[in-house]
Amino acid sequence: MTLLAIENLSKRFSSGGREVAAVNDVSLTLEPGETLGLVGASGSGKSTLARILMQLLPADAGCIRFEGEDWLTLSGADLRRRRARMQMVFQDVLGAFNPRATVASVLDDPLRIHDIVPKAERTREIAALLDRVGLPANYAERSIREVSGGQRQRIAIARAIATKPSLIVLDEAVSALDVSIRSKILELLVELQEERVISYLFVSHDLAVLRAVSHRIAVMETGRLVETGPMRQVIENPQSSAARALIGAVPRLVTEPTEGPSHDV
Ligand SMILES: Nc1ncnc2c1ncn2[C@@H]1O[C@H](COP(=O)(O)OP(=O)(O)OP(=O)(O)O)[C@@H](O)[C@H]1O
Repeated sequence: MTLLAIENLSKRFSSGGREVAAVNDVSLTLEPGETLGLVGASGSGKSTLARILMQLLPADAGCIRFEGEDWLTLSGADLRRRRARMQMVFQDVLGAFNPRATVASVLDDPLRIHDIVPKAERTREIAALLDRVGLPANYAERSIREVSGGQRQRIAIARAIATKPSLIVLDEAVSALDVSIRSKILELLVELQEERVISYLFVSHDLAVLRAVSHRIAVMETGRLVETGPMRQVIENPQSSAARALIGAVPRLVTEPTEGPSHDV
């Protein structure tokens, strides 16, 4: 069964007397265990789409089916229960968390709110989550401000997987990291996907990042989806001028062998 189906989604903003069609009649699907790379120039509407999906922003029109349910009409207890299945990792983890919070409390929140494990087992579960993302258990006592950018992103991933989601939306989640740290985080994400059958909607302006993890790529330009296809096809034989421009912005993208994720969906 298709995990996520976005149908004819639209969102307009008006600012300073100007109307912007931030997301304009966008439809796309995501299968279980699949990574869809959502790429586009700055302002093309990627974050707006991700924010509507996470219900951080209401849509003007369109519908989203997630795990067979009409996602945008869920509310109250139904939404709270279902929310555990869709998580998000942001670029700016410090902005998303209280910087004075300890790593333990950042990981405890989703376990408590979604009642994932009984209270007596939470410390052990937090240690297991830290271990799974490659951090020692004693990091639990540190404040989120005291860890490096790469470690913070690992903690954000641990928090996202804590609720056993079927979908994680990653919004420029590795963009701020050094190249070597970035590739380790991408490896971790691919491992977790294979282990737990998680789908990723991976939002980035950087096709080099998306090439490493995506099964398919969707290209946005000024609010519209202008091209969707298998990762290799879009990179080696782009059909839209927007895709060609993004490929042209990454030197060696086409000449280097195209790797992509190790598993098929
Ligand atoms: N809250 C808002 N109020 C007014 N306009 C907005 C708002 N949020 C986004 N926009 C506009 O909507 C359009 C899409 O923005 P969005 O942030 O979704 O693009 P993006 O592709 O994620 O860009 P970036 O990669 O720079 O984050 C832009 O023209 C932006 O200026």
